[in-house]
Amino acid sequence: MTTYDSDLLQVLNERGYVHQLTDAEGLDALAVRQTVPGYIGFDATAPSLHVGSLVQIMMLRRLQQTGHKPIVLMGGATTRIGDPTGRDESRKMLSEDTIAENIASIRTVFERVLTFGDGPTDAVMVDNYDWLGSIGYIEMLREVGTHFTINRMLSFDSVKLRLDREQPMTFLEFNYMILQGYDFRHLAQTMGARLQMGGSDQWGNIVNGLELGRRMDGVELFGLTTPLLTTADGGKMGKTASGAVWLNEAQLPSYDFWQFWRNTDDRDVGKFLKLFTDLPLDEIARLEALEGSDINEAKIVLADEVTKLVRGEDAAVSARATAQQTFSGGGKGDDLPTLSVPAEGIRVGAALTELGFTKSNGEAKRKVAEGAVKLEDETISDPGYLIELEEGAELQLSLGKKRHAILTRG
Ligand SMILES: Nc1ncnc2c1ncn2[C@@H]1O[C@H](COP(=O)(O)OP(=O)(O)OP(=O)(O)O)[C@@H](O)[C@H]1O
Ligand SMILES: N[C@@H](Cc1ccc(O)cc1)C(=O)O
Repeated sequence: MTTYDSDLLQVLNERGYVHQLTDAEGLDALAVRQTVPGYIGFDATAPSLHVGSLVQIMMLRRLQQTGHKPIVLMGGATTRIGDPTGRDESRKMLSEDTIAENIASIRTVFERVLTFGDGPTDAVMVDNYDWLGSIGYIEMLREVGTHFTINRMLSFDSVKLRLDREQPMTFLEFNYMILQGYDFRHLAQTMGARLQMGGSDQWGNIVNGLELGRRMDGVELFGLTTPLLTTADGGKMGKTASGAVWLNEAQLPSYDFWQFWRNTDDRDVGKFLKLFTDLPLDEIARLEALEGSDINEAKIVLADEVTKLVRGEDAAVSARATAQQTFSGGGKGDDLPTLSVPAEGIRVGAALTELGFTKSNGEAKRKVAEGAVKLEDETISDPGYLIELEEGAELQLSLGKKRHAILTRG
């Protein structure tokens, strides 16, 4: 494995964050010489980021841990445009209020994972609406438009794939890469940013920014992308059968968050421990070498550590206790998701879908037909089964061995 002089690149490399890097030697030398301000941008398309973007958040943490300065950019302006990267269709327009609410809710996770403040290696958060929101069209075209050729813009995957598939791309979306490019140059000018990072899908957008910085100001900027994480079974990480694994509690209860990590595929345990926990590499090597049922110990450590970091110590302790009670003691834990059942009852399929265990009533029906649905340990075979509860009563509804909820009378 390549070795680096700077702690920054050494750590990022040995923990598995590096997919592409524009100039490894140059960045390595810079990180030895000075504190490197580096940024990652996040659009506020939902009230929470998901496990895929946690790779990026952890990379900002590594930047801080190795003595550099993390800049978190919230895409207050770019969310209004919508990044076409990797998407077949335009995004739906979000209102200004929704974007503001999403930003407020997303920032809570950063506050746990990074230390914010005014010191040289303290993290800062910026919103690109603060500079992009007020720039005039003519000014933008004259200042930046002259540095972009349509020929080159058409060659980026985000545009090319849509055109090749003959799917429409609006002029609005076509502008996205210019805005992200402008951000990098702006942060370089105003905050000394030298590095932009992101998932591998962001490569084109990042390269645009560093080329702009070079053309306009003659500065060398650096770009680094992470592998786009997939789970060992090939799916894009962050999306599971029943939706994204959200980082915020309001979108996913801590018990389900903990369970996601506890259910990690054996082949991913080492990789996830390196990316998502601060455990030293020799401890990770020990955990990852465990075999058979002992690997469960490593998965519990992973679940505890990530939940502690993202949701806090209390959430981790309580999720683990609930899991132990549910699986070992046979009792019902306090942290299971609950659903309140109206007096007239609820069909079992509707209950599964409302809990988010299944995506549709069709999927719920299939799960019932497969014998995967139980009410208080009794298998339910009728997809139209009406669950009714007496006042004050509780029932445990289970899908397979791992998903449980408590139904209460609403
Ligand atoms: N599975 C993943 N692995 C690694 N990085 C990811 C993954 N998913 C998203 N990212 C990265 O996280 C950052 C924020 O991405 P964003 O919040 O836009 O997520 P997204 O899943 O790509 O969004 P959307 O689903 O809305 O297109 C980007 O740098 C993106 O490349
Ligand atoms: N385009 C990035 C978000 C982003 C926005 C503005 C930036 O300057 C950088 C990154 C994404 O979709 O994930």
